Amino acid sequence: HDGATDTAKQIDGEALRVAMAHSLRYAIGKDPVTATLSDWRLALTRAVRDLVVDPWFAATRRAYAEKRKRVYYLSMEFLIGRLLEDAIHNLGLEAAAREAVAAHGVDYAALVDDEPDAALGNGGLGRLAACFLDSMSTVGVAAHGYGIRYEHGLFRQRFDQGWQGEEPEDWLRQRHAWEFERSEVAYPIGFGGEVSPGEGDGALWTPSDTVLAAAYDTPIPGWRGRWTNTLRLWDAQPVREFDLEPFNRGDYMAAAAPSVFAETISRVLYPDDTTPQGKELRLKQEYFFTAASLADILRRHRAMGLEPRSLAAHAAIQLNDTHPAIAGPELVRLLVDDHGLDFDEAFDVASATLNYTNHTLMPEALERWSTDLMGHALPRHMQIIERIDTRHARETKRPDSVRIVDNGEVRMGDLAFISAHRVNGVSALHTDLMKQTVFAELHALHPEKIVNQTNGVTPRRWLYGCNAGMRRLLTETLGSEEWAADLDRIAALAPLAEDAAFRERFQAIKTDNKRACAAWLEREHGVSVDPTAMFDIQIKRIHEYKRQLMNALETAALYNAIKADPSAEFAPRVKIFGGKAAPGYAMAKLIIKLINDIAATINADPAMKGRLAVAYPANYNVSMAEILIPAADLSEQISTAGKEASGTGNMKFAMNGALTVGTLDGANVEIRDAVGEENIFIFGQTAAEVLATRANGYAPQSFIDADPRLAQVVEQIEAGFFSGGDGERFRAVTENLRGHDWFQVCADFTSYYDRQRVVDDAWAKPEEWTRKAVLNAAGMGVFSSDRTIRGYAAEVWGVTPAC
Ligand SMILES: CCc1ccc([C@H](C)CC(=O)N[C@@H]2O[C@H](CO)[C@@H](O)[C@H](O)[C@H]2O)cc1
Repeated sequence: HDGATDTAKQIDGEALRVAMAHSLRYAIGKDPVTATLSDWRLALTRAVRDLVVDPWFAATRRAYAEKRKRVYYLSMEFLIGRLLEDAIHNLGLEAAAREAVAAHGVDYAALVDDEPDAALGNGGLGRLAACFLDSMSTVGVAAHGYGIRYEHGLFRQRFDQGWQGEEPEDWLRQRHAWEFERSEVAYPIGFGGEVSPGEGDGALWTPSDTVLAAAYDTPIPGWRGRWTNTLRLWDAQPVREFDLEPFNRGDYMAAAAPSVFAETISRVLYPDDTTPQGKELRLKQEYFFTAASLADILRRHRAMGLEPRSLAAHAAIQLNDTHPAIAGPELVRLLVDDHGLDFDEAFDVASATLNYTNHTLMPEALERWSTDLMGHALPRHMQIIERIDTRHARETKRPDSVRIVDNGEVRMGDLAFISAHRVNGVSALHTDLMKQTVFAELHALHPEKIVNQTNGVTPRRWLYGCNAGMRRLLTETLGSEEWAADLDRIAALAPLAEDAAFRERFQAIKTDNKRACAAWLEREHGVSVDPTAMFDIQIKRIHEYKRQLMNALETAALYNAIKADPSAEFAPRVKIFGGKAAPGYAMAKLIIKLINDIAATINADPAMKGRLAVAYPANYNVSMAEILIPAADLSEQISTAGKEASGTGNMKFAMNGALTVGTLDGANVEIRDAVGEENIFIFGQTAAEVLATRANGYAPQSFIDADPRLAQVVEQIEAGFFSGGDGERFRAVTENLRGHDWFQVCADFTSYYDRQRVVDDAWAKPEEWTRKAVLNAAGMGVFSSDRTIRGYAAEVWGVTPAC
């Protein structure tokens, strides 16, 4: 790609300084003398956005001119984080931006730090969608992201005496300078009401409530602006702004009711990332953005003079999990009721256009809506779902087989599978397990549908952007910055693992990043840590299957071991945790409190100085990950095998030269294959062994009895050793451990603890450690989301990237 047409207009620092001054004065309307830091940030954002518009229009015109098949990525979540610095990096404007900002007497780091995260997602699924947007623009897939413009993203986490508390997130308090309001693009979205028979297979649906879906567009520039796509987020607005009649009689609440009802739909992101609450509002959110997106897709298709029945040839729609699965029935409704196709042809068009990605095998995470709720909120769709079910039973000649509607529930996973052209898992192990478990019957009926697309992460944000030291070393070593758009080039580092001088530079970068991270921990969270110790990090949503509890138990056991024999050789460690629990997930919240109590005990013990420290900075989010990941020595990927569909943090850590301690779960298996088993610390049961242990009647107590280190820690917790003598506080945790322990923490503890001691020994040989770290980074080319998107393009969407 060297020398490919970088359409982004290159401007220098002086030109950008002038552009900033202009947008501050005329777009933000502020005089430099009174401008705040946020004003300057908005001014720079506008100046950079102005540079994105031309490449944006050029890509759109090319897509039309070259009649490119469009990709539409439908997701309830886009965990974007900050946008300004990412755009500056993609457009190659860092030097110019730093010069321009300094010329205005403003601190660049403070300006970048002032941007609120767009926290429009919970975790892995949402962040993957954001990485995919960056990669689709970088490889040149003509695509739109479609989602909801939540007024409030994922809650802010704060700790009160170590207990998680939640505060509303309000990223839109300040204007969001990246988006363009498209008030002319608005669609009425109906709910409830009645259905009366129509012509042929058609029907007339008369909704009882209607809201408007109004579009807001955010340009997504790819590397060097070679292609730029659109993220279109829908905002819910009332059809009728205001009800004058009740207002005139002084009933202001009634007057405002229409807008309150409407705006509630895009008010807030549901903070659950496994167990659906099954709330009607959530179903309305799912239908709201899905219906608006399909209306917009069909409008664009028809505006190109194309017939609705030819949709599959010109568009591929990706359903990001089951959350937009109502797309199947909705597309059939539009094609039958609005465009006059008969049911079977409409379903053929829909199932040739739609594709579905599954991100979890956790039974409780698979969405099922009661037929009452679905029939009440979406009566026409309930009819169509029944029809799809009947047709599938007829088509497969297996009337007794899988039913979408079963036992008063609509199983959205089965609906998505049956309505889709291709179904994919997100790692090789996960895709295999899908075929053996949740979709075994459907896989037998449709063996061609399931394909694997192992996840990836964008090297722009997760290496080039967050690790300036590595960026410089890679650019120098590989001769240009193009590795950021072609990560396979990073493999060239492998032979340099044998080069002492190169290792020294590589390690020096890690040390700098650790110092910066330690300074940030001190400044922002009042925790002081030793930057020369091993930074051992577990950051992800809190969930029992991710086993933060096992990490906490090992930490406490290490504490006991150091206390018992202070002369023993344990690697000095800083254990860093980060992650939010769904507000309604009591056990996850208890685990957070336990980690904070263990941290307080260890950090208060002078015997631990320089030996062991624990930090749990509150409000883990994308921007915090960008500080912690470059500073990591050890990446904790310790889920119960068979439970983590893929993981993506694991890839980001290895890309930044951290070694992994992990189970053979999700993409850890493929990371092991890529870096070599001697360069990763694998432990614990395999997915098959976990199932066997359960099948043979798992007795966690026997594992506690077999390992005195584990037994001691469990007894300490029960005695209130970490909780000021309050033995009751964690009773639910210890009782679960002794009596149930569904995620087999006790069964894997000994292997985990012993592997961590092997990690200690490896840490004691820094040259060998750094050699492994270089080989980890060198093996990460395949985990770029560019590779993942090229896989979807070839094997799912049938499109050819432009770049
Ligand atoms: C309806 C409640 C709900 C919300 C979100 C989800 C997501 C599917 C959970 C999620 O984020 N899954 C993660 O997806 C990542 C991207 O593929 C994977 O890397 C993680 O392994 C998987 O846990 C499930 C249920």
